[in-house]
Amino acid sequence: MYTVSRVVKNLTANPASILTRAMSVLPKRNTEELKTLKTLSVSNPKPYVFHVQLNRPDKYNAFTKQMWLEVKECFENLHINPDCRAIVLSGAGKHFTAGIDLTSMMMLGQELGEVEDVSRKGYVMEPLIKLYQDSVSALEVCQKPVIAAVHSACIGAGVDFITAADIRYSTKDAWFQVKEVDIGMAADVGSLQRFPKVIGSQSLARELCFTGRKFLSDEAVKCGLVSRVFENQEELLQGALELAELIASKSPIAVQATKNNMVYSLDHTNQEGLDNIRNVNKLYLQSEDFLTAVAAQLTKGEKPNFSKL
Ligand SMILES: CC/C=C\C=C\CC(=O)SCCNC(=O)CCNC(=O)[C@H](O)C(C)(C)COP(=O)(O)OP(=O)(O)OC[C@H]1O[C@@H](n2cnc3c(N)ncnc32)[C@H](O)[C@@H]1OP(=O)(O)O
Repeated sequence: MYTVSRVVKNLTANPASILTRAMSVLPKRNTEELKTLKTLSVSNPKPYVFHVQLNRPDKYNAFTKQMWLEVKECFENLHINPDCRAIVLSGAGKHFTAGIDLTSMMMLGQELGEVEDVSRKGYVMEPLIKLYQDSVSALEVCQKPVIAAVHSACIGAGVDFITAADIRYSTKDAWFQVKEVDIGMAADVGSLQRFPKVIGSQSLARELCFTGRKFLSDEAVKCGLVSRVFENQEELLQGALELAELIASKSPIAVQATKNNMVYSLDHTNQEGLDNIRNVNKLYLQSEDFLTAVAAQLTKGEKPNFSKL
């Protein structure tokens, strides 16, 4: 029979098994699982740095249902993967992405055509759009900073996707298009929400969303969509990986709390943001990372190593 004193005695007598049991209820954090993804290629090129590459180069990395599902799965995994502290996101082949897969969209249209009642068609569409939204949002929900490395075309869903990333770098030849209006739809997986906040101009954001005008890397830098431009794809990837490596060398507690609070502060008042970080830091300022990092700064000693989360 469980009594309070017995439970307390057990807890204090065997802390390791308590931890093991507590950890066993957490979801899986398995890097191997990421290798089975079909539309993404995931690697771990430097300690604590992951490289996620959209990998349908023959289809210009156009987003199919499988890709939306796998993006979600991948970022949910990296969110809780202790071996990951920063992520680079790029596209394989000629373009970063041609947006949603138009062939799949046509097929979906045909399937919907078989359903007569309009509300039943809506019943099919709603969870699908939600899945696609959650897939893009997985980049933002993921606690680890995501650096999008964009080359050549980044169209439609691609813009939704990169505006959910934390940092955007591109090549000189990169170009962008909020193209949804051209296929007769309002963007519905994040561009209308995140893009104006990222570039900080409602006027320009609305112009680009209403017209679907293609814009190049120089304009993308000027408006703040992209923070750094590289000569070519090789230099882009090197620059993005170096940035990821630098971020990954910092305290994961500090970096992840910073991301959480910056995302939270996007749509909360300054006071709510301050309340949030105060509540977080009353715990995190007691972390070993804080002591280690402060000591390293004071002694100007070796770069500190932070233990896994
Ligand atoms: C719930 C909804 C959620 C999200 C919705 C998002 C909406 C969007 O993403 S809107 C944007 C949709 N995308 C497009 O309109 C892009 C269309 N493609 C192009 O503009 C061009 O192909 C290009 C990417 C600029 C590349 O041009 P180019 O290098 O000249 O190649 P092409 O000869 O045009 O294309 C080669 C080959 O690829 C096929 N393809 C290109 N884009 C797509 C796509 N998005 N989906 C499916 N297939 C695509 C193109 O048809 C060609 O196929 P072939 O079989 O070789 O003819």
